[in-house]
Amino acid sequence: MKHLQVAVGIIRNASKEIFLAQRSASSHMANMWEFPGGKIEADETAAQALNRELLEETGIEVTNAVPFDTADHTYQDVRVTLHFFIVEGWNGEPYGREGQPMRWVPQAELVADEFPPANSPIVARLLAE
Ligand SMILES: Nc1nc2c([nH]c(=O)n2[C@@H]2O[C@H](COP(=O)(O)OP(=O)(O)OP(=O)(O)O)[C@@H](O)[C@H]2O)c(=O)[nH]1
Ligand SMILES: [Mg+2]
Repeated sequence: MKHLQVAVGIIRNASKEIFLAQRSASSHMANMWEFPGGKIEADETAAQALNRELLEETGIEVTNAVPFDTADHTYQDVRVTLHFFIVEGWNGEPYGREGQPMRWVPQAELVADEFPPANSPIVARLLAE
């Protein structure tokens, strides 16, 4: 089975709100809400992939990202290892640069069921903070 390494950004502002984007109708885990990010290329570190993906997907230049956790999950068709970062410094204002819907959600109001199943432990940890 294919095994993807994925860099994911939990973009958090000074009001403790987190930036979420909606996955497209045609993607894996279609229409679910996610933390922006994407596949780590062979020649990249997780942090490098994070910076590239957040620029591509949200338009921001990351200036401060701290590793938070990893999560391993096997879906029907693919295995993923997600490398989560807390992003609290950036230049610009994040938006859905690929046209995807986005919203800011208070950290305490995240709902695990809105995310792909791999995110459950991470959302639980954010809710417990
Ligand atoms: N970005 C992101 N991907 C996640 C999350 N949770 C989760 O299971 N994934 C899974 O991680 C995998 C890779 O993420 P992705 O689809 O964003 O990768 P990408 O941006 O490189 O996609 P692309 O192939 O369209 O360029 C997908 O199978 C996706 O379902 C999450 O919170 N954020
Ligand atoms: Mg992506």
